This record gives sequence, structure tokens and C-alpha cells, in this order.
Amino acid sequence: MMIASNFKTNYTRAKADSFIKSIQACMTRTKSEQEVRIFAPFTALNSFDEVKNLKVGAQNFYPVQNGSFTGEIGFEQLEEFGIETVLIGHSERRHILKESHAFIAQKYDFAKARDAEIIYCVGEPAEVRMQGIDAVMSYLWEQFEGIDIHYEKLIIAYEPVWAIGTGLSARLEDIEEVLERLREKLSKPLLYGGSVKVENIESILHVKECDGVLVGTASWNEEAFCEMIRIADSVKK
Ligand SMILES: O=C[C@H](O)COP(=O)(O)O
Repeated sequence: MMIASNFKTNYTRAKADSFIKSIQACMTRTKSEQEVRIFAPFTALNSFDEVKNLKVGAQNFYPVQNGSFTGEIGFEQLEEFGIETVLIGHSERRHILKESHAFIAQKYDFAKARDAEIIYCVGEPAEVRMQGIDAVMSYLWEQFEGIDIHYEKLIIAYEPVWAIGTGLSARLEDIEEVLERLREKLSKPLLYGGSVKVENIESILHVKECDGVLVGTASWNEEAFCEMIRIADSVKK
């Protein structure tokens, strides 16, 4: 399974470095079999020692190799550190940073052309959820328009917007229903994100069709993130 941490706009370079080393040690100590990803801020990217199944990724990038785009980070700056996994479509970029779907699809195509692993995030806001499952699925499928769902290195993260950073995860039956509906058309790994924590990760990982989690807030504590990896190792699917 995949257990991913998104630092968002948290941690200095020094703190991120110590966090990553601590998770490397945790995975070595526990002989973890999980695929672990850590999405650190740009300023914390570095050439980290290789640890089996642990990759540091980028939360964002501008879809160019390099060029004149003041303040942006292109792929050349990621490749310098061997970064080969990226987040695309996170709801904070869609809703707070106002990324259009056309721009997200452009980023997707760019990362795909660079052969990067893509964690592609989709999720509905509360007002859509209140309209029921069919409205939720129509909203989610729109977020796949122009996205190559057959890309070999695609991983999908279903993150209901209303469950992100609220401490209130979606109900297990709701996660299961959405993942099962996504599975009808998608053959790629399906993650769930939205207030995942030590207390609920085990039950979420047991949800049918759930191949892992993308964790924000609760992963920012290294002991807690290590514990989540350990719990994932104990879940047999
Ligand atoms: O990328 C992670 C998600 O936005 C989930 O964040 P959260 O665990 O703080 O709800």
C-alpha cells in the first residue's frame, strides 16, 4: 500500500531533513513493506539517501523544463534532486490557488511526458456531497476530463474537500462507495485522503478498493507518521 505525507506549507529545510531521516530510520527498523511518499516544500528538497520504497516528492511544479517564469519551479529544478513523484490537482491548488482544470491537465501531460509518478487528487466540496452520490461521481469524473487514466505511473487520491484538515474523515461507507464507483473505470491504485490519523488509518485501509492514504495534518508528527506506516504493515489485504 502507499502511505503518503503532504507537508503542505509546513517545515523548514532543517526540520524536513530531520523528519525524512527519522522516517527512513523507522522504515529500516520496522522493515516496512509500504510504498512511502513524503511531499516536502520546495525549499526542503534535496538528494536524500535511497531507502527502499521511500520517495520524496514535489507538491507542485510549473509545467516547463526551465525558462522565464519568475517565482516558479520547473522540472529541471526537481530533477536536480532526483525528484520523480509529484502531486497534481490537490484541492488547495484547485480552490485556494485557483488552478483551472485546463492548467491541471497541462501539468499532468507535462509530468507524464517526463515519466514522473503522478498522484492525481480529486474530490468534491461539501455542497456537492449534500446532493448525493450521483452528483459526487459526476463532479469527480469531470476532474478526469483530459487526464490519461491509463498512464502507467498514475496513482489517484480521492480527497473530499470537506474532510481535509477538519479532523472529520469521511464515513467508511462513503469512502467505500466512491472508491468502488471509481474502480469501475480506473485500474490504478486508489488512495483516500482527508483527516486520516493514527486512530482511523487501520479501518480506512481495510476499505475495499483502498490502496493507501494521503495524509496531511496527522502526518506532520514523525512518531505518528511512523506509527501509521507500522499499522499499514499490519493490515493484510
Ligand atoms: O494532502 C493531504 C490532504 O489534503 C489531507 O489533509 P489532512 O490529512 O490534513 O486532512
